Amino acid sequence: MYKTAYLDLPPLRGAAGTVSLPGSKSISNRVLLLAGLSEGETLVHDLLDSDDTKVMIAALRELGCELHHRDDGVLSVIGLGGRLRQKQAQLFLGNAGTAMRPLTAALAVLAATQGGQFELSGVPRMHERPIGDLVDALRALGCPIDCLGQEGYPPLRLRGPAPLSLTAPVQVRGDVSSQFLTALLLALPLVAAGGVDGQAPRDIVIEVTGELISKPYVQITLDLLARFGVQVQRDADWQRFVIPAGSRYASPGVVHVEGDASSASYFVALGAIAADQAPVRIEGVGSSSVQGDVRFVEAAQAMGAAVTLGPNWLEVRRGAWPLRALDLDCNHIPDAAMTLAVMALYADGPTVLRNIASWRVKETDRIAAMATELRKLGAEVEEGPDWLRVFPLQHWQPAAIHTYDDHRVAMCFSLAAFNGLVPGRSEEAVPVRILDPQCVAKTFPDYFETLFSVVQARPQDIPVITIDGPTASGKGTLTDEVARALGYGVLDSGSLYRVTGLAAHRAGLDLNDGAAVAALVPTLDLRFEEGRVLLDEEDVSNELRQEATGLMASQVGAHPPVRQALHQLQLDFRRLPGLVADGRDMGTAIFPDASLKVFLTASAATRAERRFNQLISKGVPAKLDDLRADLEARDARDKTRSASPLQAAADAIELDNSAHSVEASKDLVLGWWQTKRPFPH
Ligand SMILES: Nc1ncnc2c1ncn2[C@@H]1O[C@H](COP(=O)(O)OP(=O)(O)O)[C@@H](O)[C@H]1O
Ligand SMILES: Nc1ccn([C@H]2C[C@H](O)[C@@H](COP(=O)(O)OP(=O)(O)O)O2)c(=O)n1
Repeated sequence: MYKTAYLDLPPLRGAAGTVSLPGSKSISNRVLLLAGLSEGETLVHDLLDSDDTKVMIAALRELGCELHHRDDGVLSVIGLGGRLRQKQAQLFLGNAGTAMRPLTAALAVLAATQGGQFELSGVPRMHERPIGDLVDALRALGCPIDCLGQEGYPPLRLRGPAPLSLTAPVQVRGDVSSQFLTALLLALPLVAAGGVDGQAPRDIVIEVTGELISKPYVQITLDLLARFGVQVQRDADWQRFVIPAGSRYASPGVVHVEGDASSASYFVALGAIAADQAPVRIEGVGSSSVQGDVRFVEAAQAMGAAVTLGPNWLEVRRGAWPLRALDLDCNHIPDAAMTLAVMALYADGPTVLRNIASWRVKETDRIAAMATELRKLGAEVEEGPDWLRVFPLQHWQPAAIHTYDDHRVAMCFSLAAFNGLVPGRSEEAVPVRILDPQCVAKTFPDYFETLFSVVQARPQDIPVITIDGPTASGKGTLTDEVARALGYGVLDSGSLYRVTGLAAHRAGLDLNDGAAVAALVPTLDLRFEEGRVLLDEEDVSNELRQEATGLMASQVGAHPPVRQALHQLQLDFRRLPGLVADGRDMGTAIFPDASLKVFLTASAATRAERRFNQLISKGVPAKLDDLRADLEARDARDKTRSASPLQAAADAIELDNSAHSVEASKDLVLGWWQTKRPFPH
């Protein structure tokens, strides 16, 4: 996951390959709650690992359920069997509506029937998301509920015991959020079973007032209840639901969670926009999915996507291009429809998304958020209380997209990075900045990594920062820090020269024989893994850092054929989303087109002292005078060799960090970087 302040997406030009989707959030949290309320053990396969499922798991643990992650990735849940083990708890539920609503219903009923007191709270945005309709329904049933802040909003206190009146149907509004109905459907089997409060089993009738929105999500609830032994009857127009007397949660033993169909929408759109050669294959959802958002596929097809469907996979290619404009009632795909708003930028006319009022009460006011951020890209957008009209965009602007702590805003705006595919815009393509990219943790922590694994960019569009300079000036340290702040990859080019020197030495070659050493390079079996270097599968990272190896590196690096042999290997590090490259000739020879070049220096005395401290702290014996003599000799060789000598590129910014901390140097470089980027400050 990118834990950076922002993530810059370079212009992207194509897509192909296979993605496996993380588990569905809606199914994961429903399954967790049902397993938590059931008797005995449920083994949950392919559960989504995200913020929203983490809060549900933590809440269930607080309530006395036993949950543990097995080594094979399966989650074992041993449920309460409908009996409260903890009668008091304070549960923090983040911004997870799929945890707040059903837990409110279940705990209100459990507190009323078995006694107890529970407080449910979340992040500030959660306290702005209405829950009054559910609270009203539960209060009418007899559950004592206090709204601890504003009436009708979390945080809530649920109290008991209290007598429930179950003779009249339970009434709930269905026209704001279907999650209130889902919450009652998931919770009320607790009372249909009878017994817990000394009452006989009875039918529980739930009546929906107002037109029920988002029916497919309610269908998921009904399907999962059936998997857990509760067969709810519903009438044809989704207004009346009956949980039959005697219904009891029964664990099915094993549950497999489908891939997240809403998450699939980004990759379906990706295929429609950018898969003009080979398809994007999406594994985890398909024609047999129970999630309503698979119907996003139909909307994408209407816009031109060419889709092949299997039972649990999809393959998507570009069909019509530009995409075809759409006028659609999105009530059945509220979450996935946000993706259509960005696809609309690539369409042949204005696209209208209707019946999306529920967007206003999600993680953020999504209608306002989408309109604001689309406009930053340069788009013309009109909005109404429950609709959005987006016009196609020709003149794209580089924009820093605010994501409102809303995972879906972050994910769908990544599709704006394909603006170079708009006819006539190839050379004017602009990057897109996604602010706070880690908000995707809510449902898809590895979203951007997954995206990068199936998209292509032109190498020249992938930004590079070069950091060259003499030994022990702090290049490696600064490179790692800058790369971490930007989410970029790292090229420690010195390690390539070091490993070449080491391998040549081990092979008994004369290090002064440039041709022989260069011939060795293509035969090297090298792997780079999280900062480690493997030579013939042996981790040689520690040996590489020794001063003796540094000298070998300097020696072999003086030969033009060796430098030539390592050239392409270094270029191959230029991968999405960007690169910070550290060495001697990164800015002069390898990446002459780098957008920012830093030449890092420090006095010889400072550098010798840094190296000394570095070695001593690792328990390696060292002498300051010897180190200084060695580093000056190495600098001299690196500077005076004929091939790519150590020197600042003409357009490099020199930074003498003798008196700067690592943090201060990093901030300076990041400040320069901002001035090189096209985004508004
Ligand atoms: N700006 C700095 N101030 C103080 N110490 C630094 C600074 N930059 C790096 N160092 C320290 O100096 C040592 C050498 O840094 P390193 O990044 O390995 O240099 P290089 O890659 O240029 O050889 C490390 O122990 C590092 O922590
Ligand atoms: N791009 C590069 C990187 C390193 N070299 C050579 C010259 C250097 O003295 C050695 C070791 O480089 P490295 O960056 O690992 O060394 P320091 O960490 O700065 O001591 O390799 C090079 O010639 N070109």
